[in-house]
Amino acid sequence: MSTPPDQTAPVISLRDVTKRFGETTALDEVSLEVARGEMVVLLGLSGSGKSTLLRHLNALEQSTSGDVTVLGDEVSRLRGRPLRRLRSRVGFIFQQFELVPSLTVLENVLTGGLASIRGPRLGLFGYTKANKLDALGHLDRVGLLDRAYQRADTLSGGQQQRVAIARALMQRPDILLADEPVASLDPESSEQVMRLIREIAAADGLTVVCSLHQVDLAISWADRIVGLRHGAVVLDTPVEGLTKAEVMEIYGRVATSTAELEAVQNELLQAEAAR
Ligand SMILES: Nc1ncnc2c1ncn2[C@@H]1O[C@H](COP(=O)(O)OP(=O)(O)OP(=O)(O)O)[C@@H](O)[C@H]1O
Repeated sequence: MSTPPDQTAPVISLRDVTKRFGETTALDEVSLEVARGEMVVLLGLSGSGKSTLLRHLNALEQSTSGDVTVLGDEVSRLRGRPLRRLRSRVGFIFQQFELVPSLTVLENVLTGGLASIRGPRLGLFGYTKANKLDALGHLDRVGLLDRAYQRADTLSGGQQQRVAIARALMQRPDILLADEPVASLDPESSEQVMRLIREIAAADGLTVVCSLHQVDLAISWADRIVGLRHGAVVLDTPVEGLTKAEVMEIYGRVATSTAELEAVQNELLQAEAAR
């Protein structure tokens, strides 16, 4: 009889992970554990290593040294079917949505379940009724059921990202990775997308790791913030109860210059004055 998985074990665990690309150290001795159902935001400026870290979690990158364990498997050892099985349990959404623009919204969502479908597909005809009902159900969850038969490229950026979330849900993932999911969106759509990720994660018990560069969004939606700077973890803190001074301290750690920190501080003051 196989042993049941330990529900209290971390879903994601990195131990002393370093990743080098030639002379560049993209990740520098990163150690991190993420618990089941937790929503962790990786915060850092461009080039701080956020994407590289996320890409290690579904084996799109292999570490130079250190171990990455996801859902009980050491990722670097996986090949073939076990690797595909891990990837099917890890949904990924991207800054640029990565939809097929000329396909309908429904077809885009259906492609999220391709790993579990056999045989050739020809447009909508290759999918079963059950697949289509499943996809329509996910579209309903993200509030886009009425757009199912529209071409994906006729939707706004925020709507396209919601389609990408529905597509990821087709995999019935345990983990959702989101790489700067709102970087191309206006503030209102950004809030909507972050709220949706948060609500779906809570309802489905998903573990989420999401990279962002905006501290305010991280504080609004994360359970925990992990700050990266030059590939190293410079901060790892729960969000609940953070004070304004602590928020500024977070900015201080992820910012790379005093000028940048001052610009952020001015923005905060202006936002407060406008309230
Ligand atoms: N395939 C690669 N080859 C060479 N260098 C890379 C590669 N991928 C990332 N890097 C470098 O590693 C560092 C971390 O990059 P990464 O994309 O992880 O940062 P990031 O925080 O996600 O930035 P951004 O928000 O701009 O995507 C950068 O210096 C980047 O140039």
